[in-house]
Amino acid sequence: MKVSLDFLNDLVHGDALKKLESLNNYRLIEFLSNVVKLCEPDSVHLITGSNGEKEYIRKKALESGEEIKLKTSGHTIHFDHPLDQARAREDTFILTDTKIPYVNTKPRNEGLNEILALLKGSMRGREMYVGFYSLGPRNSPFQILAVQVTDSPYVIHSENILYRNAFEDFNNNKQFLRFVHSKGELDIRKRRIMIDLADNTVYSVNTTYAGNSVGLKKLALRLTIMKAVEEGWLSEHMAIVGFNGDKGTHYFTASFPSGSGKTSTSMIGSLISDDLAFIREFDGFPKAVNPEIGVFGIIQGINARDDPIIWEVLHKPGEVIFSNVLMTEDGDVYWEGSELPKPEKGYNYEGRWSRDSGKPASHPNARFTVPLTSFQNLDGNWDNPNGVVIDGIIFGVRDYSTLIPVVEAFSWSHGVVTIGASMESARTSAVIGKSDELEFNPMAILDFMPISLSRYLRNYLNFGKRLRRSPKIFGFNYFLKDENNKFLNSKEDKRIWVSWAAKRVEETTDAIYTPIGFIPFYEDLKALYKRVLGKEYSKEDYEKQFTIKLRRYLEKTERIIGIYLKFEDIPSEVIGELEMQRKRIIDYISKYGDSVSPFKLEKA
Ligand SMILES: Nc1nc2c(ncn2[C@@H]2O[C@H](COP(=O)(O)OP(=O)(O)OP(=O)(O)O)[C@@H](O)[C@H]2O)c(=O)[nH]1
Ligand SMILES: O=C([O-])CC(=O)C(=O)O
Ligand SMILES: [Mn+2]
Repeated sequence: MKVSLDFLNDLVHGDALKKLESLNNYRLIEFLSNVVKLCEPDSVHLITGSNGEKEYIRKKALESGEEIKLKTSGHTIHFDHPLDQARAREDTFILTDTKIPYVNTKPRNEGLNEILALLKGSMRGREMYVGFYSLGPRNSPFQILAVQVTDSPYVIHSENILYRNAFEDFNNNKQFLRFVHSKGELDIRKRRIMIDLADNTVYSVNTTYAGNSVGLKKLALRLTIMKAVEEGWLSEHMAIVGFNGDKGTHYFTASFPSGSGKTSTSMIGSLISDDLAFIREFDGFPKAVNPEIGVFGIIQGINARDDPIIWEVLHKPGEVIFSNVLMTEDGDVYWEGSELPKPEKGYNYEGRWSRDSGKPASHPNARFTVPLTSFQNLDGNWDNPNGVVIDGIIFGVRDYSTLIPVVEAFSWSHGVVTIGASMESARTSAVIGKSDELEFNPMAILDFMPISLSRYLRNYLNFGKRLRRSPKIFGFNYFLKDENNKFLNSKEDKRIWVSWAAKRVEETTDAIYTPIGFIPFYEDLKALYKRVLGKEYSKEDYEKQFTIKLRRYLEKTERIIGIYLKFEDIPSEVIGELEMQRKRIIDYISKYGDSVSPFKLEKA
């Protein structure tokens, strides 16, 4: 089919139009034609991949005021609306005519009508930017193509940092995911994010916060989860990191809910991804790639001592977009938890700020956007089109009261069900609303779930069955507190848990059997503390951290059983694994009481 490009004649400048034509992708032209008709931009800027085009976007971001230049070369700052500082769960809808438990849905026609009306004419007087990207490495079986349309130079600038440009790959009618974003009037009451699964398209309007506007990040995740379930692979909210054991580097994926440990965990090993992973099976091996090539990371609490790698990236010249931190008069930035002296005054997302106001200088979900290549711990395989073999999977939560710092599952299905699918975690500032409430968040992915958890979990369980040797599954919790509300671990302790997990993967250490999985021996952790951190590790600390609160674990298991029993067609393995876990815990309660010290179990 031949589709005319005439509608772009007066809108596009330079030779971009010719390039577009030479792709021979009528799907693409049809899509662009529809968006142009809908949004009515004054001009269209195509990003076909040249450095000049990227420079043009950086310039536009400054000219439009969406970014402000800072004093360090390559650094800019962006502010989102005060009511648009995080992902807007309540304004985000999966368009489907069937209700899905735990998923915010809207009937498709109703949702489409609503969003198309909001987008109608939204780009009048504005330029429309079009980016052509690859999720995952190019020339790779993992690759998924995606087009972003937006009237925000900040959004397309972010995307140029976070995703691989792949204009040429769109040749010959290749399929692609579609993202249509407009700042609209920036009227937060009219903020809407609509995910149209049937058409692989996501629309987003009246928002600029990247989690709501940068299509290829969390909006694409909804589409790729569905694609993965249909095709039998995994699209996950996970970091990908290499950790050293005694025999070499082992790659892990690590799933933690937003604001609870992915980026921080990816900084203590060899970095491939800090937020997302595509995992596919090849010849019986699970292999993973990063859909992204950049980091959109939380900045609060980043300081030189705990986070030396990120600190360096944020202080050297190079491309950095800061968002929602404090800008000082001399063009510098400041954020809470940096452990630097607080400036007297400055400018933040709410306007002028002064120390006397007593208000925080930066938002708790303030972030930085940077390319992966800025990180000194970047792994050699970060762009490997074949991915890396995954030996372990970590599911971590922010749980202040119950879960022990590290546990290893008995098997793939035990781990998938009783650790991954049973995640409950305290909510953080990455989502608009009240923080710190414990919420059900299986695989740290509930916010992005476009289909029933039954289907999603069935795919997970089946995926493991196709593997020659499934990765070991670990449950982590960095956030356990004592009765005085004090954290029982320091941030660097995560290095111990990952070192132990790496040793378990290579089978160079034993573990203690418990009703919830295998846990470390005191002597092993003591040796690791000495070797990895040069620190002593006391029996008292170990006992506090690894005492298993059986009664609370039982309550948790029963809560989760209650949730999954409500689902129709839940795989029988899900209830089966949970019931077995419940029986094991009850059995241990009758032997040991409501909680049990690891020293007792060691001897059992
Ligand atoms: N107490 C404690 N806090 C930690 C630890 N590790 C990380 N944090 C804090 O957890 C918060 C978020 O961590 P990140 O690793 O950036 O979270 P993330 O999972 O990448 O979050 P998203 O980018 O929203 O998906 C930061 O405020 C850190 O300071 C730890 O070991 N202990
Ligand atoms: O999507 C965002 O806004 C940032 C992020 O990584 C998350 O919240 O998980
Ligand atoms: Mn995330």
